[in-house]
Amino acid sequence: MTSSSPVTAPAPDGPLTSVAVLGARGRMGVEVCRAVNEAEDLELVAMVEGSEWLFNVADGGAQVAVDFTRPESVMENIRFCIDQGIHCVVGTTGFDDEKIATIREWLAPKPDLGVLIAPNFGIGAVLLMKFAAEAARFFTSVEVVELHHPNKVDAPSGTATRTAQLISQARAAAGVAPAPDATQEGASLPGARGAVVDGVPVHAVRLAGLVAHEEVLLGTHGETLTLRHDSYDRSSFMPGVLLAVREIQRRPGLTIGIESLLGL
Ligand SMILES: NC(=O)c1ccc[n+]([C@@H]2O[C@H](COP(=O)([O-])OP(=O)(O)OC[C@H]3O[C@@H](n4cnc5c(N)ncnc54)[C@H](O)[C@@H]3O)[C@@H](O)[C@H]2O)c1
Ligand SMILES: O=C(O)C1=N[C@H](C(=O)O)CCC1
Repeated sequence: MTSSSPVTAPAPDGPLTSVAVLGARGRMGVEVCRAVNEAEDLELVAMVEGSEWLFNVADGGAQVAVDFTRPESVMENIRFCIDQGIHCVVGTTGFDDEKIATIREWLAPKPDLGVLIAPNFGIGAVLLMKFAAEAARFFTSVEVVELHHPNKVDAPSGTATRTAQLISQARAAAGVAPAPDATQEGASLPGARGAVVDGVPVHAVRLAGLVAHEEVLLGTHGETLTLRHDSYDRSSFMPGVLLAVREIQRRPGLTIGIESLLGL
């Protein structure tokens, strides 16, 4: 008998879940369509590439929409799905507190509906964020370096932003002062010391040959700790995406990240 993890749970018996993919011809969308097609408990009912086809998502009877589009498109897509009573699993990045608050407002009159927004569906990346937050209070300095393919539209990455936020929250909760290095002091050129997210310096590398990678560097007296995660292939995000698609109908309201789905 083989053991199963929450990520690779076998498809439950029961009716198929109908899924729409928004951004279906993008780098992630193609991979999501493939993964949904291969899953025995899921049915791909709409592939949307451009907002003019959005009505297909409702006409096709989608129960769950998966969005990997663009930061400038995603809010309109979420609004549409909420209005239509369609659960949303969102991998698109670029959310700030204001956008999150707006989604909560949209969801308020729909108590049975779920929206899950995750900056990273890679299990290793989720663990990296957790380990970084856990380690942060033991170190004086902390910096985040994210490294991605050159066609990535946003910088810093959603994952790096979330990592910095979690580090900052963990330090504050432990009564540890923000890292002292989040300063532009000594920078003879703008950007030389990176950007600062919630008191944590974040550096973005764009390089041919890369997919999605992140390092968290932590330092204190005489020692450093380096945490690193590498997604070499977009298939690495699919177990997390499928887990979210399967779970979202049981999780009304707004969920950020897949940590709670993994029992973390
Ligand atoms: N959460 C994660 O694990 C994860 C992983 C990889 C990428 N991402 C994020 O997902 C997003 C997409 O990344 P990508 O590399 O696939 O980008 P991409 O540019 O390859 O794909 C985006 C696709 O969406 C389409 N699109 C734009 N607006 C649309 C709309 N309104 N309706 C339907 N389609 C629309 C574009 O034409 C394009 O084909 C980015 O924000 C990226 O940061 C998240
Ligand atoms: O390829 C991308 O674009 C990715 N975006 C996410 C981010 O911004 O964190 C996750 C990793 C891949």
